[in-house]
Amino acid sequence: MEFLKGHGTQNDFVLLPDPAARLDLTPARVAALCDRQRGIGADGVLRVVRAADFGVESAGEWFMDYRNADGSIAEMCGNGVRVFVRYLVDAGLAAGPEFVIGTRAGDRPVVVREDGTVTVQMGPATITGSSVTMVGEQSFSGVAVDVGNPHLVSFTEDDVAGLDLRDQPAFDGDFFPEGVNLEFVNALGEGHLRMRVYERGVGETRACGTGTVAVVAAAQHLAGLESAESVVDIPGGRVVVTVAPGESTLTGPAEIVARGELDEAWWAANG
Ligand SMILES: N[C@@H](CCC[C@H](N)C(=O)O)C(=O)O
Repeated sequence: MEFLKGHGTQNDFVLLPDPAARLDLTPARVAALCDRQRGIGADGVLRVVRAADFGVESAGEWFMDYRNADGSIAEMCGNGVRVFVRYLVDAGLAAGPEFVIGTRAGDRPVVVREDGTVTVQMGPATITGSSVTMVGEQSFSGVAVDVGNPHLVSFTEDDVAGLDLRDQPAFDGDFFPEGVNLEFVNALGEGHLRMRVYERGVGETRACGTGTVAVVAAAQHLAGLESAESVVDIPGGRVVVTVAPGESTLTGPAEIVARGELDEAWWAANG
């Protein structure tokens, strides 16, 4: 069984090419694959399936079946889409530079750029209210944003590098019954943000693409602007985000770093 390993701004993924959607991808197998000691190690799994064979409607041929490292399913992964696109293009499975990827959050048109970066049309980033989160004893107010998946964006004057994000920050489970991705942000200047994230179903990661869109949408909302463009620095690198009424884009790098064969006995034992 073929696998690949890739990352987008160091948000890393195991890719499983499974065009006919035949794999029995259980939560236990996803968690084992993502485990950094007993598996390959990753923040999530990207199963590459044909939309028609997976039984979903899409204008595109390929559907990204995304799973978090704990085995849970999430609607969307912005960094994952870029890595998914890089795989399809390198494997000759998509004729670039423009095509569409199906996701649980809907179709996502993409453009592969000459410098190797990928731009994803991320759909609407919708402000859904406000809530709070607690990192240890410290409370943060935040703007709730839906980018297909849920986010709470908290701006702070304190350097986010100083936050201890080893444990799950507390959040309002009534407001976010399906859980939430938590972003902590410093405004560095006009159109320049710095972010750390604690991802639902994963923990702290070095980047979250939907999270970067959420923080630019929250900044735009707080500034009372119609649209916004911003560079967002995350521990794993830098992306560029635009947000406008009903639409947003995410541009950043994507890399495939390895490929190999999963051991059949290991796969069977981890079912
Ligand atoms: N890393 C992703 C987001 C993955 C899903 C998220 N953990 C969730 O559960 O919603 C990204 O790059 O957007």
